[in-house]
Amino acid sequence: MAKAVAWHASFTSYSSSSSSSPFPRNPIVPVGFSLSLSPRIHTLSSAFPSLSIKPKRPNSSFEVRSVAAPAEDIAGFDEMVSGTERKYYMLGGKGGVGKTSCAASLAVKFANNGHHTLVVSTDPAHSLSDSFAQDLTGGMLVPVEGPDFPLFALEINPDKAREEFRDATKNNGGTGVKEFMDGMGLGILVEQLGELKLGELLDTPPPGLDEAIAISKVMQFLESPQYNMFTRIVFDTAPTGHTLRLLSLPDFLDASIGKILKLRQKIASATSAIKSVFGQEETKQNAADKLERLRERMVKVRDLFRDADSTEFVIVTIPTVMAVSESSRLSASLKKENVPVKRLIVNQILPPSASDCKFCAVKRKDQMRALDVIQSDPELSSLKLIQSPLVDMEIRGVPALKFMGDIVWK
Ligand SMILES: Nc1ncnc2c1ncn2[C@@H]1O[C@H](COP(=O)(O)OP(=O)(O)OP(=O)(O)O)[C@@H](O)[C@H]1O
Repeated sequence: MAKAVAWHASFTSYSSSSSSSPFPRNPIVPVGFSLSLSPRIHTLSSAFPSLSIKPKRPNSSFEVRSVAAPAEDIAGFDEMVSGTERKYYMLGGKGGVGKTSCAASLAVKFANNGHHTLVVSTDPAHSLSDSFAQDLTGGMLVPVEGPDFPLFALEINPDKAREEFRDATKNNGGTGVKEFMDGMGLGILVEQLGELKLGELLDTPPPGLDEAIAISKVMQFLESPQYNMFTRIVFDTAPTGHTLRLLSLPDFLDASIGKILKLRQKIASATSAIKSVFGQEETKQNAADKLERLRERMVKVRDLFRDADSTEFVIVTIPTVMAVSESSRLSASLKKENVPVKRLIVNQILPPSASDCKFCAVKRKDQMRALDVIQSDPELSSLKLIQSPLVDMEIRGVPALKFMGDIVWK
């Protein structure tokens, strides 16, 4: 179990020359803040020479003076960053615990360590744009400026992805077949065939289908050669419920699409004889082909989720008994789905209270109790525990994410 490290970081002043809109179109808001750290670090007796990072952009008025603890192998970052084979990191957990901040800070750290990195949000309630203080909307890859190596971000828009699938099937699931079959008095078959229209499946999607389509869209990106350069891909997933459905959905989709295709096959072969007489080409086949492609992609997604060599799910939580209990259930579910889990981040830990703040002392005692629960939890105690301190300002913009990454991902 990693030694507890607690930092007390206070941002002495924070001003940003932001434009009127919350997300200026220019790649990054020059963030003006200076950071003075007075670390109360349990495991270090003396501060370390402060590092000052020269601002990348001459007009940005920030200077970050941070005192870095020696590179203790707390998160096992050396293992995470080593090698040029592509690796995927999915961060998930209860709502509001800091998933996006941890995912974005990990992506910045990978990029600053030489990896072409893509950070993807599959959470319909995206907050990557907030975290990077940059407009990342639109469902396409957006370059993030600031890190040493290319870092791109993508906020997947499940509704948009779903629209694309629905339009594709509507065009191919044309009514040509329906009129023809009606004309042959085989309307009943069309009803059955009609019930299997992919569009309807998407109209009332089972929970998590959005996520699966979103991830399959990411696979689309990643399969195309122009994105081969990414060697680290970080997923900022939705809160626990969505994520669990997402992880179990490829199986569901594989099975259900498999059934749909089998049924279509039966109906199609029953009617192909008639059509061959009338020379009607099979328009339904295109929809079936799309279903087959979706099914194949889901199988790839499922295999990706379970590949211990290239994928890892990092659970993010906060030090409360409720959040720890939910994390334990999430860990058990991930294990059931054979999804590799090795690390647990406990975020927003209060530093020991220097003043006689009674509230702080009680709160921290409560947090320590939650940490004890982790130690005794059969699911969580085997994970590498990463403790992330509560800093007293929001983590927004690349400099702040770099600061958080230097504390958490060591
Ligand atoms: N260690 C920390 N210290 C201080 N603030 C933090 C820390 N971690 C996260 N925050 C802040 O907490 C808020 C929520 O963080 P974040 O959006 O990363 O959580 P999330 O789990 O992704 O939330 P959601 O479930 O809503 O997507 C943000 O304002 C973020 O800046």
